[in-house]
Amino acid sequence: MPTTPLIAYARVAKTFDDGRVLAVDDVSLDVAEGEFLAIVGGSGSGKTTLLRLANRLIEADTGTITVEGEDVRNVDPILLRRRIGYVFQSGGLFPHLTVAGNIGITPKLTGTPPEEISARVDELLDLVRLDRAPYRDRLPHELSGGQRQRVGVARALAARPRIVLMDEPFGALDPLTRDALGDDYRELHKKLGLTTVMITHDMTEAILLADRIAVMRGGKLLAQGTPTELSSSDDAYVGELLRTPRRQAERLGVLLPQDGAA
Ligand SMILES: Nc1ncnc2c1ncn2[C@@H]1O[C@H](COP(=O)(O)OP(=O)(O)OP(=O)(O)O)[C@@H](O)[C@H]1O
Repeated sequence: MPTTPLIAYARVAKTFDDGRVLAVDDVSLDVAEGEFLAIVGGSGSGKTTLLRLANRLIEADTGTITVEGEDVRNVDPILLRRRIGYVFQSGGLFPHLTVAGNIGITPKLTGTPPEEISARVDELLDLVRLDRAPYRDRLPHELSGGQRQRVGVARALAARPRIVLMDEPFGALDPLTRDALGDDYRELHKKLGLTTVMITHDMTEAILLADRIAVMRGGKLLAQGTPTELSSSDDAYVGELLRTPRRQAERLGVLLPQDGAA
């Protein structure tokens, strides 16, 4: 028996500027429980708008969005956002709060006792692989970009959400850090049984991390499927997006022999 999707968009549209900008255009998309979905597309294609419609940071004009089976219009937006972890592009940390203060903000808002918050912060620091002692009391500007993103992930997980939304979380990092964080997050996704929707510009990252990929262009959902399914799409833009990772893989296969010492 098919299970109910954890997030379901049904014919959703959103315009800005009195209807002049059609940011999301008649999108229907299901995200299954436990799935890791990447949303890929160029700048301005509607990715962030689509993501933020799910936790009502943006309200849809038409169509229906359900989260855990409930129409989001019937759920208090604040409570909805506490149920859904959100990771911002550049960490989105509160600059005046320490690492512990940032990670513990949601438990604090929900009235969790301080000693429980403290234990949860330690647990989350372990989970995102940041050493407790040196980092707990630092301010965000005293961290590297990668460390800030680890804190951002820990904060998103603090209220034990089943769903995590990530807006280009690793985009601003150097390739090694990006790779390590991506792999670590993928592990967390699996270990915690999360359902993740992640925006990325980078088709290679999407192929490596996600179970399924949704391709956006001009507000429309052009294609969706596993990397294998996408590779048989006859859409020219999807083909163009897949060409770069394909070409890179071929060239790397030639330029980087497998049996090197490095
Ligand atoms: N608050 C807003 N007011 C007016 N227009 C908006 C607003 N938010 C988004 N838009 C417009 O909606 C369209 C989709 O924007 P969106 O941010 O969803 O794209 P995106 O794919 O996430 O882009 P990027 O990859 O650059 O972040 C763009 O044309 C953008 O200018």
